[in-house]
Amino acid sequence: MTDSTTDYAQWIGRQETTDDDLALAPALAAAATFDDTLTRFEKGSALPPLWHWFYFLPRAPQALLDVDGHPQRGGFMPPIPYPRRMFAGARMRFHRPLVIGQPARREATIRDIRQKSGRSGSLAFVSVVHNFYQDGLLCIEEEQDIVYREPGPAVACPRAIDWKPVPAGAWSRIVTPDPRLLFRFSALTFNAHRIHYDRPYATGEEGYPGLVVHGPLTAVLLMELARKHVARPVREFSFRGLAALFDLAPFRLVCTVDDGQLSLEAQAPDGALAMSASAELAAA
Ligand SMILES: C/C(=C\C(=O)SCCNC(=O)CCNC(=O)[C@H](O)C(C)(C)COP(=O)(O)OP(=O)(O)OC[C@H]1O[C@@H](n2cnc3c(N)ncnc32)[C@H](O)[C@@H]1OP(=O)(O)O)C(=O)O
Repeated sequence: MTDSTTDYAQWIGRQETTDDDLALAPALAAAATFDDTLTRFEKGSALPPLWHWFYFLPRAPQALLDVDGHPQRGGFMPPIPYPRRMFAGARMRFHRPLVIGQPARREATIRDIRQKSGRSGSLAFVSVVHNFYQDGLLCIEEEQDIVYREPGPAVACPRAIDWKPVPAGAWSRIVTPDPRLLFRFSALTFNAHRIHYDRPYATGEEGYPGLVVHGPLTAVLLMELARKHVARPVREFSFRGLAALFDLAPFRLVCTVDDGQLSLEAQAPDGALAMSASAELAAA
């Protein structure tokens, strides 16, 4: 990292605890966003996998937001000097579902900070562990990879091609990531990161060709595709974002199932693998 005066190691182990009542309203807003008109959500319902992201929202005062819209670094997150933050991936294990309408707690810990050299330039990865509890019981363990990227050349706009046919038996969906969907997801997660809604900032300051699709949004859409077809609970889920998706063209989700294992991917308009994910289902 270019700031040689800061000892980032002192951030490892830093913790933050957030309590939330798991109100019904965010689940209803999420159901609307993901066109789930069939599930009846009420107090006492289990939250679908990944919907915990719509709770435990950031609480930084407006005055403490950075220029990119995230809470200023140097508090819980280390003061990495690279300007472009991205959600790179996550791994999680679901022990029991969180239940709507009952208090819950999230304990976040900085696990690791690593400098890497990528094809796109210097990268600093911060891995953050989130443990979620309800009634004193561990419900979800999650480890997120947040990456900070040094300034670099503008990212090219992907050229749309015809996708390859979907494998036999796979489930698929074409998603049109328009600003209404991105706005609703930013609102659900109270995420003020400007790359998702402020086009002049996303293109002019961070060098993207359009608004950037949230990595967690793509992950939720993949999980929702699976949830539509599979009744068995998900035990484990992991994903890695490999190329950014933009609001400029539709992308495709594909899910195949093999003996309790789901393989999922989001394919960019140019056919590139934008997100790779896998899930393990609970025993039948
Ligand atoms: C919410 C939110 C923000 C967002 O949602 S941003 C939008 C969602 N995220 C993305 O679109 C990220 C898509 N991924 C990328 O653009 C690239 O993968 C990335 C992160 C820029 C890295 O690309 P590079 O080509 O520079 O990297 P390399 O493939 O050369 O790999 C270099 C080393 O880094 C490791 N690595 C690469 N990608 C990931 C990843 N996604 N997760 C973890 N690690 C990754 C790779 O393994 C190499 O490691 P070595 O140990 O082998 O050197 C919000 O801000 O809240």
